[in-house]
Amino acid sequence: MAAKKKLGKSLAPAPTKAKEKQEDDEGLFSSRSFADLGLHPTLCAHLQDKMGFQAPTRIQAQAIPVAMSGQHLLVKAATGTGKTLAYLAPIVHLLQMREPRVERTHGTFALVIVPTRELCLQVYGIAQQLVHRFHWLVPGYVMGGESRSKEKARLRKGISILIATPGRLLDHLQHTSSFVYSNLRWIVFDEADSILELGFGKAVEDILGLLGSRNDASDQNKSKSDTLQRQNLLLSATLNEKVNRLANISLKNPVLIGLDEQKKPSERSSALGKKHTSLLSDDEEEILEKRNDIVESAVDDFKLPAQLVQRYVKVSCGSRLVVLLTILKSQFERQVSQKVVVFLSTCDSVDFHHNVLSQLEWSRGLPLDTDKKQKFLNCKVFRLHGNMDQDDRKKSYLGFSLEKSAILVCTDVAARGLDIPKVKCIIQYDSPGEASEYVHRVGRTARIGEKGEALLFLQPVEIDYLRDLELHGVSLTEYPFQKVLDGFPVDGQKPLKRKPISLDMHPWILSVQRTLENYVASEATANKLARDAFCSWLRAYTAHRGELKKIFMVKKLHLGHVAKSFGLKEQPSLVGRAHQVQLKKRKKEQKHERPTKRRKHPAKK
Ligand SMILES: Nc1ncnc2c1ncn2[C@@H]1O[C@H](COP(=O)(O)OP(=O)(O)OP(=O)(O)O)[C@@H](O)[C@H]1O
Repeated sequence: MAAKKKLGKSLAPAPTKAKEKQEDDEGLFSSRSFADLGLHPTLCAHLQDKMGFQAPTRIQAQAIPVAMSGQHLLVKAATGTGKTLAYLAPIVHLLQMREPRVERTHGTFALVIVPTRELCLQVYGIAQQLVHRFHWLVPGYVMGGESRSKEKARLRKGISILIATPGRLLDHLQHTSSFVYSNLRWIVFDEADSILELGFGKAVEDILGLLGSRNDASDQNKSKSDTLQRQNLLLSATLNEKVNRLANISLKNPVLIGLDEQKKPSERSSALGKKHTSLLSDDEEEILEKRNDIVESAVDDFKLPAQLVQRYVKVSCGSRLVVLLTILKSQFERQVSQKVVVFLSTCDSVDFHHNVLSQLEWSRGLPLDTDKKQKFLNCKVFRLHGNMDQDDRKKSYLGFSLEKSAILVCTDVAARGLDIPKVKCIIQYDSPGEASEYVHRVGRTARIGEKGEALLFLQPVEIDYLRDLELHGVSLTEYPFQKVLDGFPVDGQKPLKRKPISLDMHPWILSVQRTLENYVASEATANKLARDAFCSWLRAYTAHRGELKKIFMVKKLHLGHVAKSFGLKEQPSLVGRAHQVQLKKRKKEQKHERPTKRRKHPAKK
């Protein structure tokens, strides 16, 4: 149950106990209206009439009054429950009321820091909609991949609500002298844990330092009036121990929403690592201790949309790609209009699978190898990953968003925060690693109460991953793939007349694999992509961290079968040679490291 730990002075009337109880039982939406929360009537009318939001979600009903009261805020709420509006609506409300009226020359009042470029554009889009009736408020964005000089020009003119990715923001803070942030009132970390997971921790510390918004001794620029003015907000569907550090240095007496109140402090503390108190003065210790205690409670079960159907499919390594193609084919044949997102582990792998899914041809009816060919999958296929250039990234993201029926093949760059309408199914073809990433990937469907399905591919040797997910309260049932397979005609026979055939010997699987291998062997581009994807996939597989290394073990893989899953008839010799070279190198190094008589002599400088 989402818990409201402490509510500050709210502009809205306090809800009665009965009303609160009713809300807990109701699920996604609150029984209160936007006006009840204290938002300006013009903003309420815009939310209802133009954006189609009839009532606030529960998380919005909890967070908006607190955000308007000026207190720091830490929010943990399931994916797709409307966290963006929970922080943007109060910011717009308070800014439009400000006297004297906000002008562009006043610079930036609100800063929203997000982990990815797509999320940056998305939040900017929502901010644009919200200020529609308040033309004097100007939203804007700065992010990696965009022209710095154009951004500088926009910052010089003045941006009241600035959405930014951390690296580019730091760059402007350090080098754009015309960037005015002396009136900064809010700093929001959307997907706070991801910002840190992606390695932006140092950038974030520098940003907070430069903005004078750190609680600790290293904050040189802070004055008393700054501290009173500033309000920081941290939000995510998953909060982890890294957020603890960020909360420590950026939040002061935060109000906590959506954290598990039931757990005892002793239970919580085992979930987290050490506390980062060294930078704080003695009189701040007490506050921090309380805060740590609370932040720790964030590390418990993850919150997933209740209506999401979660399943896994157990597939031997060599048959993986054929099974993926078969499932997609079956889905699009059953329902022509739908959107599916397929998550993969690397950029090269995305490029290869995008090529296969969009280009592979086959012959309708069996045998599969006749001359009349047509596309194996009859739908548009988009791709999205971090190595694409910015224009292509934008085109893909917008293209997939606007389509009624399409597949998006992507890396985790699309896992966080993206709100793409009508995504029906999430397929995690490569496992996500950390359970928190699982939660965010599947969170791209079943948003704001809609139905959604998620399917996780696992090899038999990886099946223990299910236990890892269960530790976080995530449980999956098995997907009936055999049933899907039996639905396809084989040698003209109708499914019901046939006896069930095992997966690896199934004529359908064998035929599609043959078609795939012929395609990869005959198309030079596909062949190159397959080889590159094979190498990068293996590298990613070895990069699993901590406990996951025991589940995803490279030495348990049959590399010939891995190659098969990329449509390659053999394991690429290039990789074999590279491995040999590396192995030799490692042996040589080990030999040198062994203490020998010769090493007793001083080393050459
Ligand atoms: N009160 C509301 N009524 C109806 N729809 C809403 C409401 N608030 C937000 N939405 C819609 O719900 C969807 C999800 O919102 P949002 O992206 O803010 O979720 P989120 O909680 O931030 O998700 P994630 O954790 O994945 O980032 C969006 O399409 C948004 O327009």
